[in-house]
Amino acid sequence: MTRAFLVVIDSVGCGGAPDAGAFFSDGMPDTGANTLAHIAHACAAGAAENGRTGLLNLHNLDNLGLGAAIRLASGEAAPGLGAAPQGLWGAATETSPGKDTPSGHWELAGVPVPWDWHYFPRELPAFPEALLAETRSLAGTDGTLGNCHASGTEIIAQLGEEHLRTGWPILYTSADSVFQIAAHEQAFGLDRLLRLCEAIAPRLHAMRVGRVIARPFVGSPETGFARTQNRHDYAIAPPAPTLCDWVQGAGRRVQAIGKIGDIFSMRGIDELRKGSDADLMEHWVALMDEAPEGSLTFANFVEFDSLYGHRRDVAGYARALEWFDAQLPRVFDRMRPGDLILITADHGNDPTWPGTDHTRERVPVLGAGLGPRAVGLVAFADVAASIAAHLDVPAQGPGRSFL
Ligand SMILES: O=P(O)(O)O[C@H]1O[C@H](CO)[C@@H](O)[C@H]1O
Ligand SMILES: [Mn+2]
Ligand SMILES: [Mn+2]
Repeated sequence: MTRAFLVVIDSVGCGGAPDAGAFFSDGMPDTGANTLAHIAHACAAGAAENGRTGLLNLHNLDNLGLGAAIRLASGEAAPGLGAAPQGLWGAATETSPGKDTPSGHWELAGVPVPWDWHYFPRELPAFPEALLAETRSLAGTDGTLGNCHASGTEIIAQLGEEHLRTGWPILYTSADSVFQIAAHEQAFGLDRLLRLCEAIAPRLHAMRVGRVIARPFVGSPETGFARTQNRHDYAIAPPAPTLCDWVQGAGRRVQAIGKIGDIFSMRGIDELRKGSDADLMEHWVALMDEAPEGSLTFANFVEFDSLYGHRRDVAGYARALEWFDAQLPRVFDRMRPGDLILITADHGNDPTWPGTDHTRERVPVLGAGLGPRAVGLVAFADVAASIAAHLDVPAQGPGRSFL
């Protein structure tokens, strides 16, 4: 028997998307965006020295083939990376018409998005009056705040005080197909916020808006405001059975770590383990020992994206990558014969790029357990087909195994 571990490091793109020019961040086309290469260049230039220093040190990922994957995807060299690959290595191209988390994950799980998402315009208000009215009615408030495109941390800094004074929820969106509601955990109430998001979600899903995201925060004007771990995404369900369903349908077990439960609306998932990325690493290490034969473990590490990419924090992003890389030996040491680990990403979020949005990019595909193997440029859906082939489970959809 074999086991598979599919690990998405959220937003860790490697440039080179052929359709990058059709996607925009802050009104600028994503052409040339390259999360990994630009972080590596900033590190080499001494421009990412906060809490770390020097060249980007991703020794373990690079030994699998990270530097080679960046060069394959984008033609760019990444300073400090480029060792001779010892693992499975390649890069994947997305076809779904969205550079968001559900699009990326569903396609990695074998199901490209078959529809055009609805995006809210960059005008004020960004949301139609009927949607605002229904939100007011469900929230029991006379108004809503924000109603615009925004960064989630900036908008609570700007409007947190007014939110405490009025009791009105803060609504915002981004270049993604999202409707986000921020509210204070005590003053507004965490349960009330979650119920509001859950109640309004079907209306947004009917409009082909991918997610309603509850964004609870705490704090005061004196101390400042901070978001908590109680974020919850109410996502449209995947349009067809995904890798998780294929594996579960074959009588195997599927363990999810982190946001995977939300992204797949828990479909095809037997067990979910959550927490901060540090917690998620402990779950992954534990599952290297606990995952049964024949099972799939599917993880998402979100903090690269949420704490550093959207915040355009280059040093923070480099620190997070170096932390993740340094943890990998704990995982590798627990591998058994027949195990396959694939590490990939769902989109880019170049912290050197304008704005605060995701960037359209190819993603690295790195594997441990099968020895050196160059798989070249593949499709996102090929990741699902390959995991299915490794587990000897029937696959569906357009993906082709690269194993
Ligand atoms: O700025 P914050 O609130 O982190 O929002 C980001 O998180 C959303 C979901 O990933 C993205 O669409 C982007 O808007
Ligand atoms: Mn993502
Ligand atoms: Mn994001």
